[in-house]
Amino acid sequence: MTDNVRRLDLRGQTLVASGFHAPVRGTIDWLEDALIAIDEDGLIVSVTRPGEAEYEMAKREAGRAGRLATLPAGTILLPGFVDLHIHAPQYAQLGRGLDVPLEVWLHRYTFPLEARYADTAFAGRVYRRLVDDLLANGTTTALYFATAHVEASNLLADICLERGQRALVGKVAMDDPAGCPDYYRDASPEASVESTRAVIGHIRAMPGNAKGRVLPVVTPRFIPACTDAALQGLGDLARDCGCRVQTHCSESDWAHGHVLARHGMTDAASLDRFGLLTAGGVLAHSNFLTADDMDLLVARKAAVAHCPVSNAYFAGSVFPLKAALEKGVRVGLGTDISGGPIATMLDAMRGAVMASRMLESGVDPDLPPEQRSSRAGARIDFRDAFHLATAGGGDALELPVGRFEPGCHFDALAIDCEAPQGGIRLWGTEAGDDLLQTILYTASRPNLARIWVGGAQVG
Ligand SMILES: O=c1[nH]c(=O)c2nc[nH]c2[nH]1
Repeated sequence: MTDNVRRLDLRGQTLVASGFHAPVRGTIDWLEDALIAIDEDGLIVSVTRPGEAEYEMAKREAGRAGRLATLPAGTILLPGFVDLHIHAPQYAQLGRGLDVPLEVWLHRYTFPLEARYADTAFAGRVYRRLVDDLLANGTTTALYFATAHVEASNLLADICLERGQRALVGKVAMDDPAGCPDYYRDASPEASVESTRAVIGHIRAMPGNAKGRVLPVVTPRFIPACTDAALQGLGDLARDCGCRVQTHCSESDWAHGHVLARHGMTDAASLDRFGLLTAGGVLAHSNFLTADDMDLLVARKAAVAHCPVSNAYFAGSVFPLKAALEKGVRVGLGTDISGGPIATMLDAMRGAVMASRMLESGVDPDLPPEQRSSRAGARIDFRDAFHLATAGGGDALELPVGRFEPGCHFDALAIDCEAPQGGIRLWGTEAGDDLLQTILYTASRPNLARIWVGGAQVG
């Protein structure tokens, strides 16, 4: 089959589809035979349900104009997934080196690997594979850490645009000789700022990127890798360029303790001093946030990328997700490739539910149940996880994605519930939330039949 036959371009079309979205955390909205009108730019114009006055007329008119598309029976539409934390270069070590603490892992495995991206041929090979795999796994919006290299960071942005992924790409800033090896760091605080500025300029000037499908992000790696001068310069740059910021925050006892010892305050408080806590910005992990830190994030409209799978290896704790949500902190989910040895948001969702259940119950079987945990009510369920992986991620980034609503980009997945090689098995009784639950817990890559970003099929 040729690409033209196989691909279903929905720009300028009206789609008849049934599916789920979770615009509000905790509740699932089932769309049955809804008409989703999509404009030539891939934005949703209207969502009309059977029974609404204009439904039949709109369907007839779209049909008459040859602009009506229908998904095959057994197909369920979901919003595309938003992955809020990916280290693109670390795809080349996915599934390895997870048996040592964060500070050892960085120096033994991760910095030597990332240094290899001075070689743009190597970078291109890994990045093409990664972006294609993530799209095939349903990640329509990706927030990437690249490496400290300008050329390879530019290349990652080029590849995202070429492949059609909605992406935010940051050149990693890391200049502190006390925290970074000689062979892999920016030469000075000024070099951190200027190289970041160069990548911002490249991304904003990329031909074909006028509508900002790919966006730049100011990316100080984390406080232990940056001098105060670089942190200040990057905060100023983010303000001057109107860029989002991403970094790591209070991930492990070691990382959290480093900042307490060096700055006499938490990561969140310290990042804020440098102008690095901003609306649309994302702090990865944030396991050790205090109640005051959470209030600060709410005030600054900065979000957390909760990475439950990675946290099991490197954080030594479970992020208090429910407490953060109840305080009003914006939260989305991340795979944290390769701290998390997974490249699918399905596993991030499953991990988020599982981690929250363990936080609630506690884990030490030597303790009686009533003493095993101090976190009653910490659990989330699949409804919350689905929201966080879609609309929650969009809200964190302040991007109109993750929902089937007018004004949102049509970034979506068609789930083929009958794919023989896929994990989903239905028995004819599943409906409503139960059907969604089955999909989220059992879907695998063969079930992801089509992927659209901005109405164009990209996978
Ligand atoms: O999970 C992580 N992955 C990284 O690459 C990293 N760098 C700093 N802190 C980090 N945490």
